[in-house]
Amino acid sequence: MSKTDVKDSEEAQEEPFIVVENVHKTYLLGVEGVAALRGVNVEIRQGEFVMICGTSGGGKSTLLNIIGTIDKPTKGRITLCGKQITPRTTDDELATIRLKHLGFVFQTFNLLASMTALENVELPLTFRGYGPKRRKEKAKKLLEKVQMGDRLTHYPSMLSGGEQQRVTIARALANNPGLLLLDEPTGDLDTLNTNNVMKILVDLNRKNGITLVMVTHDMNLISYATRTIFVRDGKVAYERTTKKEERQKKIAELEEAIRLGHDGNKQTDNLGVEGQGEEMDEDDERKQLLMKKALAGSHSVKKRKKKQTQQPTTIVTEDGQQQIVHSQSLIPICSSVRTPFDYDPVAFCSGLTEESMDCGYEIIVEKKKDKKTIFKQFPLNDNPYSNLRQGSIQNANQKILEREINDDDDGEEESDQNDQSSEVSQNKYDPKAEENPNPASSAMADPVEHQEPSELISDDAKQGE
Ligand SMILES: Nc1ncnc2c1ncn2[C@@H]1O[C@H](COP(=O)(O)OP(=O)(O)OP(=O)(O)O)[C@@H](O)[C@H]1O
Repeated sequence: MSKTDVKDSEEAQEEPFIVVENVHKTYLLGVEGVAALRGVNVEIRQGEFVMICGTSGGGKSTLLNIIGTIDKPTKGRITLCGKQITPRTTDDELATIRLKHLGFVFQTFNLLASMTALENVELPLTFRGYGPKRRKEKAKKLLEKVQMGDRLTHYPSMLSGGEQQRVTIARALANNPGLLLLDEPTGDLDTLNTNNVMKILVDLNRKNGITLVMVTHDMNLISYATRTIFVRDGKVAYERTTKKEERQKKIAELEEAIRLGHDGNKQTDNLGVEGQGEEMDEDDERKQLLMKKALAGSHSVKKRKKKQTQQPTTIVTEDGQQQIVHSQSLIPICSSVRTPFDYDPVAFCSGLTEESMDCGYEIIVEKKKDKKTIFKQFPLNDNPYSNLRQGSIQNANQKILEREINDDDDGEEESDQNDQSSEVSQNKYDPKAEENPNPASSAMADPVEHQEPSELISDDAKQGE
């Protein structure tokens, strides 16, 4: 079941490609059983784009995981690429099927934090025995396919949610899968990013003939699918086939929305983030997107808005030169960088400025007591913050955010943070302690959960003082 020559999913093959027959799944919780699926029958043909919708807890993800052989049915049968999967199919056999034929995309991007976008996409190719040169070339092409060709050396923490999801899609395509399984791939994305991701998915389905099965809660998306399966209480409640004209219209609207978005005609959103007016280049657009995301995702909207109105800041570079930086251009980006200081409005922020993006540097900015701002720049590939475990960073951010919310008095806040900044400089960064190739598991079991953000700062940051 490798990628086929099907040109349009509306011409999906008649032969069922995935057959789910009377599948039951019961999870054992202690002595009790939780019936997640209770006799599901589904057939999916090659070249279809099927969405799975339904009530929360209805069994959507369980069904997707069983189709993807991540989970085994308690009872019933799956046929996938002509091979029957039963409760007796061995893990090795399942792993081989997954490696050869399936691609997965989840709501949480599951990219490895210590690897660049390119390296993340190269990873499955390594498992398939590609040599370094071929691997890089292919990974680059895949990233270009998802419009991420200009972010090859970015670490996940430097990418917006939509960009991370596009890297995940590129990675999922590395094995030339015939079937892409997606669990809420747009669940964490705003409208613009959702549009971009949906356009990529629709193209993969229509132009490359990849079969897609996608779980979503978003009923706005179902017209992109050729068919939607509604799951309730562990059973298929009903199915809906999208009319060809409806789908074409929806895709045409999507393409138009993306075109308008890229032209910069939709510049004001309901969060009050104003656009630049007429023409925006790609970087402006990216910053605005990040700003919108930062405001949407933060409890401290008021403070962020206040910061947004700040005047340009004079910063002093390490060689003593003065530079003017529009703090506006730093703030949205620092929230995407996810350093331990993301939410700290005064003491530290970190980000990519317009200039730093051009020259490939990430900049750590520190505001001092006397309001002078000093910054230190790290090459994108050699930023000690990139090696911080994602779990630690998130926890650190959370702590700062909580402190910020609890701290209503700006004056007190500033002095607190100034105290903190001097405390910070006494701590050392220990890359070994922080290195962890599996950010997903680190986020779950984080041994430094109670560590203060200041403990995560490198010695390098001190040099800016
Ligand atoms: N590993 C597990 N152990 C025990 N129960 C589970 C497990 N995974 C899922 N369940 C239960 O099975 C049922 C179906 O879960 P599932 O995640 O498939 O639902 P869903 O439709 O995807 O829900 P949601 O839309 O909220 O993500 C739920 O009652 C859930 O609590």
